Amino acid sequence: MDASAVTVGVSLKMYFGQARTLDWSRRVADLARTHQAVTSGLVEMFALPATPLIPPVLAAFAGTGVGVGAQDLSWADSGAYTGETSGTLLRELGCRYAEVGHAERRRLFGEDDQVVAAKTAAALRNGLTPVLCVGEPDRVSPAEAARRCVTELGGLLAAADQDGAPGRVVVAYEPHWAIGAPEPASTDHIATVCAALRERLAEDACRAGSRVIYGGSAGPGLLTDLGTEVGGLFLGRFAHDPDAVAAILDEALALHGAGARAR
Ligand SMILES: O=C[C@H](O)COP(=O)(O)O
Repeated sequence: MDASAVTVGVSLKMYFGQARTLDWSRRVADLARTHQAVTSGLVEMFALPATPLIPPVLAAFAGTGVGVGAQDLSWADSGAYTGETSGTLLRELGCRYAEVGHAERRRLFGEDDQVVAAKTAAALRNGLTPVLCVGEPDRVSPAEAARRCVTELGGLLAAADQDGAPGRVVVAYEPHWAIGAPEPASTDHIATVCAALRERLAEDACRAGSRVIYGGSAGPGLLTDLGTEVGGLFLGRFAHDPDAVAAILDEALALHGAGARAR
């Protein structure tokens, strides 16, 4: 089980080519080697590069404690699935995480709840921590968003529950409307939904150690604003500058360094 207090993950999506991915990875790896938030084990960190760059990114982060994962995986473990990447192979490569159900995969690539649930189960049965994205598509009240997201999470975990695939999950609460936006959702909105998701996870004994983090235009300053209302952040554009990652690690240390635990 993970013993950290905060989780900070970054998806590079499809923004960078090879050179910039490796430069970013080396700079963030240098940061992780020296920043007390990471060296003390306070922060669980992971990076999700484009799939073909997973091996060199794994090499860049070797020995830093930063986990590497994929932005997607197949629901199947082997066979005639052209173009897919299995959780079995990701695990063999050394990945520790696999993102599933991002809003972009739903909107642009037609993934539905059934596919996302099957991918979640595939990650868990291969020993990968799913970074399980949930979020409401449209702006609704915090209470309504919480209700929808809890229902969504339950459905996405159902296949893994049926398979008897235990293991922690990192739930990334990402309201679709806040992704790629100028600003994140309001702190009240984030806190309400994350609290409801934590309660839902707590009902599931086989998901002990799970964490709820927030993504959607998150960047420096947000962790401080949210305090212990979230278990961390899932970053996109606003982590492209490694200095921004450093600033967020500073915030995690300031918030939790005295021994307080996030939720
Ligand atoms: O995967 C990360 C999220 O979709 C957030 O991306 P963004 O911060 O660029 O909106």
